[in-house]
Amino acid sequence: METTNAVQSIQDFTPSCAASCKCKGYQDVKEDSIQTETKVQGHGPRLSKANLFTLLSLWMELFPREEKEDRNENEIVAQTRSTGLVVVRDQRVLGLHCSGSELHAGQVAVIRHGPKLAASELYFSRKPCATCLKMLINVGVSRISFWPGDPEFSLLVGGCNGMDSISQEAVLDAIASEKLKSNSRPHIGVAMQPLALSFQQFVMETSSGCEFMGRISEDCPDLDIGDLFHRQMKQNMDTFSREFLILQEQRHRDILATIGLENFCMEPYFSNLRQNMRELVRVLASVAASVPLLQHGFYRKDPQPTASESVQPPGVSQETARHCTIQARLLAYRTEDSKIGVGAVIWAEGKFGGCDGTGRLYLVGCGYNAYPVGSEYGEYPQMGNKQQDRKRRKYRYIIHAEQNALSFRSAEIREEENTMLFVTKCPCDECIPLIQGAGVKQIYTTDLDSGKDKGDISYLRFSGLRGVLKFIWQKTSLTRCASEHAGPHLANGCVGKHRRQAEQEPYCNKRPRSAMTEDHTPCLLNNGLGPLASSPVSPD
Ligand SMILES: O=c1ccn([C@H]2C[C@H](O)[C@@H](COP(=O)(O)OP(=O)(O)OP(=O)(O)O)O2)c(=O)[nH]1
Repeated sequence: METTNAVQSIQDFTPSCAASCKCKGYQDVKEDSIQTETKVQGHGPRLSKANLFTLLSLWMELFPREEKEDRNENEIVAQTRSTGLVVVRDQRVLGLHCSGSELHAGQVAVIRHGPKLAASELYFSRKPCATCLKMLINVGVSRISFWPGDPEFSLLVGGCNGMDSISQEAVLDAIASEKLKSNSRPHIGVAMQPLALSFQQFVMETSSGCEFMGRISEDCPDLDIGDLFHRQMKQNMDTFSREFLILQEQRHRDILATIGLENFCMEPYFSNLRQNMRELVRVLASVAASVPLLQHGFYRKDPQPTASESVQPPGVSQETARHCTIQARLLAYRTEDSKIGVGAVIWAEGKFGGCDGTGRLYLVGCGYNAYPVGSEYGEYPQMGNKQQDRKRRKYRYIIHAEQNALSFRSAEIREEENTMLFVTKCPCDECIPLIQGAGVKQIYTTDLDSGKDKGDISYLRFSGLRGVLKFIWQKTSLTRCASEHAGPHLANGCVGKHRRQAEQEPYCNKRPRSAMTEDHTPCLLNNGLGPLASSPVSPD
């Protein structure tokens, strides 16, 4: 389905992309997208890689900030907008970043990856500013793709010192960026593609029916889960539209013209572009709605940690756990399993850091369930457990999300660091020893399948897994609510100090539920920094 769509996208985007972006890599995008989408035909709609990386970059812009930024916030509001970035090399994700308090996302990538950025592809949630662009061109990246909204050096956000001076600076930055672009080797432009017709519907269905919502539905049988999902989605849509879309058409046209995308200003390209942007934002809103931190969160199930577990580092905040889980859920839309998409991301907490908006967290690897690299569609069996002939079942062939995340990781797993796996499905018996052997210290997941033996795949070992802390998506109990008043809690139940404590609402607060999770963000998002995180969770 998306094959046609990818081809369609090429027709839709050719004039503007070729003309306005000087997109010498246009042919490459075409080949990539066709190759990516035709390789596996026959199952449900699937995200193209370009769209997946675009969505991940938007989502990274909203990475929860653990610490309050020290920098003069007015300065940031006035000029620079928080930006998300995905670094891809050889079709693999090398890094997920966002702007920090001092550094822009592009600068963070240069610091984190250095010469490894050569020949990489970068997906930005905003057009990067000239300061970042010159370094990225210099280090030899092969392609820079950006979301065609307000650029990093904002043309939209007015400052407290008067709009004009700031706009002038932003315009100067846009001119410098264009000059850098026209003299550079990397292909710089817009790589997102229109979605398949049924894709949005597919994402809504699979998001509202995913295991995280399934757990909520089991725990709260009286709750109208469809209604909950739609409310969450609507809130997300409002927030994300303000963040990523430019509501006024003329404003959008002006910005596109200023950042060198004037060919997108013409019809039908302008309407197509806005439609594609809206659709992708809607996909993000659906996926983000599927893990609502209302009465549920990631908590330890086993009340008494073993001796080795009790010396483990604390878990990340609920907002960070949710954020990484949603990254994994986005990855799952690249699955090659027609029945279920599974996504996994591995993050580690380094000893140093702070330059990144992710704090000390850095990406180790990510993956989704798919057949071995290079296989053609139909080469392997695809049937599930209901197939009587076991030879026709998929399980002996498919590579699990965790296995791909470990196989193609971009960083080593270090014994002395806290390495965390976020996976959208309970790890199966085949993956448990791999996770343990690799040195993963914490798992964040659902356990709906835990204890099941499905024949060719079983989930019997997860509950007995020791030495790895398990944070399971489950309901916050009343006792948790009571203990929350004693102070903020990390996902392992440790009471930790947190600068943002006062700003957070505990789950048992009397505020209406619908206003308790996603809407932490709007007021904070407006400062251009993205949402701030805290850890209002408590132990079992
Ligand atoms: O830790 C895991 C476990 C499973 N999978 C993938 C492998 C396979 O692609 C799919 C199997 O899912 P499941 O166990 O739900 O089986 P099913 O084929 O969907 O059948 P059923 O209807 O019996 O659940 O999930 C992973 O990526 N990681």
